[in-house]
Amino acid sequence: MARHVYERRGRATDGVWSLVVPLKPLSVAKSRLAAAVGADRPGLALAFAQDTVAGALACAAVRDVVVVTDDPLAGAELAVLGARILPDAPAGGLNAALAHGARAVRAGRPRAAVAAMNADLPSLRPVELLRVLETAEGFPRAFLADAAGIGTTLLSAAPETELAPAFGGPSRVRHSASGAVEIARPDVESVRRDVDTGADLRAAATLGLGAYTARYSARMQATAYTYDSQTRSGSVLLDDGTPVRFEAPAFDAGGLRMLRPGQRVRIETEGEGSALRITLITLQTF
Ligand SMILES: Nc1nc2c(ncn2[C@@H]2O[C@H](COP(=O)(O)OP(=O)(O)OP(=O)(O)O)[C@@H](O)[C@H]2O)c(=O)[nH]1
Ligand SMILES: C=C(OP(=O)(O)O)C(=O)O
Repeated sequence: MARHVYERRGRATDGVWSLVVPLKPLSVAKSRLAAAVGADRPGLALAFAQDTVAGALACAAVRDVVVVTDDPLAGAELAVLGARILPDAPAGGLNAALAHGARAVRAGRPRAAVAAMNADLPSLRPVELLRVLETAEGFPRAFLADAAGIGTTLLSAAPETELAPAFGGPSRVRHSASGAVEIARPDVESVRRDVDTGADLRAAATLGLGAYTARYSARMQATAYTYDSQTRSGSVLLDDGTPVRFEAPAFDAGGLRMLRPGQRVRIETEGEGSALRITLITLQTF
């Protein structure tokens, strides 16, 4: 799994675009991922948002990033990266949150170029976002379809143009019907690669995950090492080679009937370092 090396330069100042990134509270975010990642869903949702925001701030076309969220932990972590955090004051869903973010940007700079971008792009490459935004500069409003070709990952509005976001479900046709121009470039895959399901996460890992998501997903995977069917306990090897024991309750929580040494597994854990404890072990699901 390749990791991107971001050119970190703190808050971007030479770009022209203000990005508005919406993020639901982590406790409810990425609900469609639950089947693949279980209790790690909120942690992964945060890691996706961190890679999205870090990737955006490292893009030369980006001036600043505003994250619209009511989540305190995500707000604190994304502020550390250099994002401005705006509470989801309208509490009226995704499009209301985006319109609110765009208004806040233009309250400070009335002629700002604004783009809305989803928070679930863990493979985001700054150079690909640069291509998207450079293309967007040629149109009053433009959008990028998601990898599935159904939704939208980015919608832009030039100065003096309303963003008029219509995200949610099949938003590609909606944005097209609203007059926004579709950005059809073959070389911007990482900006289109949103992650809603376990299969999407595998596809993102193939493209290369950003550092936060790579670190988080490494903690979720291991290889079965020993297994005793009498006690339903055994051990796994973490990907750094560290062996960690698991007991019967963790095995039972995963719903497996048996385990073969060498099998790849997904684990859920508590604690860190020598206090690391496996709370669930199951077959790898992404
Ligand atoms: N601030 C804010 N962000 C939202 C809201 N609804 C969705 N989002 C964000 O908008 C983007 C796309 O949202 P969805 O596809 O609806 O939700 P998701 O969390 O990505 O995934 P699912 O729960 O599986 O639908 C994600 O970045 C969400 O966090 C909202 O009401 N307020
Ligand atoms: C909100 C959208 O994305 P998702 O695929 O996450 O529903 C959208 O594409 O408009």
